[in-house]
Amino acid sequence: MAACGAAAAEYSALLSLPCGPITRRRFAVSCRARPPGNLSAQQKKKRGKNIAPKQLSSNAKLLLTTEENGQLPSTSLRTSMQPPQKSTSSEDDTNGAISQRDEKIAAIGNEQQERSKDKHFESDFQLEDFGEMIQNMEKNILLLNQARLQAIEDVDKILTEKEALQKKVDILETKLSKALATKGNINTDIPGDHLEKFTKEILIESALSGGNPAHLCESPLFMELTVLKEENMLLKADTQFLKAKIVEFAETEEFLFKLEKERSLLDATVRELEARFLVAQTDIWKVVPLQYDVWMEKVQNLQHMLGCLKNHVEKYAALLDRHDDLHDKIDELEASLKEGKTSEFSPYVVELLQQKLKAAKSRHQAGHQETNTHIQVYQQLTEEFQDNLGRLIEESGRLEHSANSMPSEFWSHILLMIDGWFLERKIPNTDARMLREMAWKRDDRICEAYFACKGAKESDVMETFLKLTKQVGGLADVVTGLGKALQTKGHLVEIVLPKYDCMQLDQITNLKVLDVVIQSYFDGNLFSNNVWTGTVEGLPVYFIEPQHPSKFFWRAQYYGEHDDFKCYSYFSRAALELLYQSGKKIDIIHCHDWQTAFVAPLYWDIYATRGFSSARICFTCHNFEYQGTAPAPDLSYCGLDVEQLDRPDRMQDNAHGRINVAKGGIVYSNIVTTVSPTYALEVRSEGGRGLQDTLKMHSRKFVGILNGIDTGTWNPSTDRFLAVQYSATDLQGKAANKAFLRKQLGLYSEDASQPLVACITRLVPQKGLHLIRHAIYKTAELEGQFVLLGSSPVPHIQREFEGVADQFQKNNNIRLILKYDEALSHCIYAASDMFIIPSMFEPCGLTQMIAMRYGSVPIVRQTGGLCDSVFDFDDETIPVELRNGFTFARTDEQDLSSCLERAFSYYSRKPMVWKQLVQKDMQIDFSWDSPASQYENLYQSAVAQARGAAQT
Ligand SMILES: Nc1ncnc2c1ncn2[C@@H]1O[C@H](COP(=O)(O)OP(=O)(O)O)[C@@H](O)[C@H]1O
Repeated sequence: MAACGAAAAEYSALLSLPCGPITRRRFAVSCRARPPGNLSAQQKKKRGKNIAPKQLSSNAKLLLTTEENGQLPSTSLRTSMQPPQKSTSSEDDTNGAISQRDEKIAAIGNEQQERSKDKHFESDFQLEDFGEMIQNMEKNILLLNQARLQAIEDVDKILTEKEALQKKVDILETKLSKALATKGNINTDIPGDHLEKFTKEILIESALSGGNPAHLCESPLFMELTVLKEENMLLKADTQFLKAKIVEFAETEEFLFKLEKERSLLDATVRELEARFLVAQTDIWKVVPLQYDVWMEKVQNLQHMLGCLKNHVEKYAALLDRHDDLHDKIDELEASLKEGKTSEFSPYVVELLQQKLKAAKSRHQAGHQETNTHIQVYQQLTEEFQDNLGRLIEESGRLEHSANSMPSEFWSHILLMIDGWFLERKIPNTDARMLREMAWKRDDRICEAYFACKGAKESDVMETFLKLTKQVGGLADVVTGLGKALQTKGHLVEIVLPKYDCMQLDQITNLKVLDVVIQSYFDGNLFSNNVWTGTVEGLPVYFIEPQHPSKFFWRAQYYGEHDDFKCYSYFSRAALELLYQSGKKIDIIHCHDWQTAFVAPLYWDIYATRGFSSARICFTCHNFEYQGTAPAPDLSYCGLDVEQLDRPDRMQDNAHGRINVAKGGIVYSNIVTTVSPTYALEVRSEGGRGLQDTLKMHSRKFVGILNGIDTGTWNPSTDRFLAVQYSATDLQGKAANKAFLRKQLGLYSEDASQPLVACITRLVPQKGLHLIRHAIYKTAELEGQFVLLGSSPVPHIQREFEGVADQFQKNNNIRLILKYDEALSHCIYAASDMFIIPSMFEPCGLTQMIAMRYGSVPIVRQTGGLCDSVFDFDDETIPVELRNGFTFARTDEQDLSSCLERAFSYYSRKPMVWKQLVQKDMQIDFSWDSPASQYENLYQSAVAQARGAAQT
């Protein structure tokens, strides 16, 4: 610590070089401050430039030698004339050296006297000589005295000059400090000039007083001046460095000021925005009851404000970056100050700089903190605002889609639009009629469809409207059919479904939302889900309504959205969460199709580890065409571990580097089923669509169970859609239904027994579109009648069949009804004599079973479930009692043609055989009873295994 104190004193001395007393203090410090080992290289360098006492004394000796030669050591004499009042401890040292010199001068006199004495004794001593000597001595003394007086005068003069110079230096120092404190302008040339001037003055003065300038150069004062000059040069360099630093600092300060100015401007804007926000937020809830246009304007305003806010947040973020730059700069400056680059500056300046830096730093830190707080507030406000806007938009959705709030002008516009499409032959009459009906009933879905595609081109608007006329396929039938059958067998069955916005709410009784919110995980966050309950055909159903910004299941259709993978991974996780939170001890969770296959890995990887492990998982794949693949990372949305599951033996797709959810269902379930035994065989080879190896590997838990049909719904003796109910023992009613449909569809026939061929299907390639088309032409050729009820989710297929429909518009025997119409489907099943299903592949197929139940003989291609339910009437390899229809194997038109010809032949040539066949078909048990028993067996053995495992 002592060394530090000494070092501080030395910095002070170096900076105050032009000041005399301080110079002496510097010497004192350099000489005695510390042992050489303690000196820094720089200090050693400096010390080398200083005059050490030893050198001083040797200089003094030289001067004295000169004095011997008659030269007056005026400088040394002047040195001894330092005013006593200015003496300090270091001065004492100097004075000590001076008094030594006085003693030596006295000693010279004595020596001369001694030498004179010796001379006198050594040679003959003459009195005159002695007298002369005394006279000379007196002269010398006189001269010496004169010289002394002259020297005293000179010294006084120099001292006055020095004092004047010192004053100037003091002024300069003050100026320098001021400059340092303000602009950093230091003029080091001023002391340098003064020193130069001072040196010149001494030389001139010395020359004038007859002194030798050469000797003067060797005098201690002159040398001291030289040292001062050198040090001044050093100071100059140091000052330049300091100057640069100060300029840098000034720039930084200026930058800081600018930032602060900018920030206060931003603050003002923020305050204004905050105020506008408050108004906007209050407005949000005021605008809901307003008319749509006014509302839209408000939303646009809010969105504009959101844009402004975002800009400001970005600006703030940029400001924060600049603050960080500034912080670095300040740190740099501070480091360079600490490093000692400026160690030779006055502590005053260093302290000043450090104080300024400290102030700048704390100002910067405060600014930084404030900016951060503002950004946080901004972000919070933005989120809040977005939430409100989201809710507002959602609310608007309801408002928009609320048919009751729409004025009559709106409905007139919709009706005219539908009529226009029909008259321009853009949509078939059947669709137009259905849409018109919906518009008359002020159906909410019409409003939703209209606003969903407002501003889109006409073809897209039409497509959206046409979707309203289509419904889902057979899966819903399976879930309710199996559920009801299991319920009848005494099991407690509950169904969990997404709450689709397009659900037919009139099919659900006691629909209500529960006063509870289930939180479920998705993509790193928890989202709330409303839970609705209701009964469908006597089955308890839970409907999950996600409160997610992506509006899952709020798309006016069941599936076929670009983000189906996300929608259903969300639903699977939420459904499991609902079961988990319900605290029930569940035996079986039965998942249908890839959309819910996420449940199997989620259950075993996440929920079973939480103690929710009583259940066993059954996965039924209704169609291996749809497997649910996506890029592997997408699996993590629902919380599954991608790294663990993206493996060939787990969920990695067998062909592409994607994730395959159906595969996950197979690997992670205890029971895997598909919808018919033949399809189960087919999918183990080609029909598996890449999953054949996985299915082979898991074949022990994989079975095919033929679906049943809901014989309650599909019962001709009770069917409320039919004109006349009938049964196998009373086929009169069937003929009545045929006559009624002909009338309804404008099919004319003089022959009541003219065969009527029907097809009710989704118009998709799987259903054998070319064969359906061929069957129409072939029927016409065979002079039969044909009715097609179907719709396609694929626009070009829909258009293609519309073309065919147009072609037969005036034909008495052919009708194509290109829409989804359940009521009509019942009538067609009842009215038809033959039912054609030429599918390319058919996992199970329900229509052949429904057709048989209604006495319509199936003509099917031998594939999948059709093989397990339709047996050819002429196939002698099959027991007669099982033979119930007509089948063909190939996918070409020829095979279909000959099959159709065979059927027509029996119908027209052997009416009694035909009647027996119809009656037999109507009596086949296609109920869910048998399939449900098979599922029951599977469930029971899985549960028994689980219990067994739990006991061991
Ligand atoms: N356009 C339609 N109108 C009314 N019902 C239809 C229509 N198309 C198909 N269906 C019904 O959909 C179900 C089809 O089930 P299924 O034969 O298994 O075929 P999918 O492959 O479509 O599930 C049947 O109940 C059938 O009556």
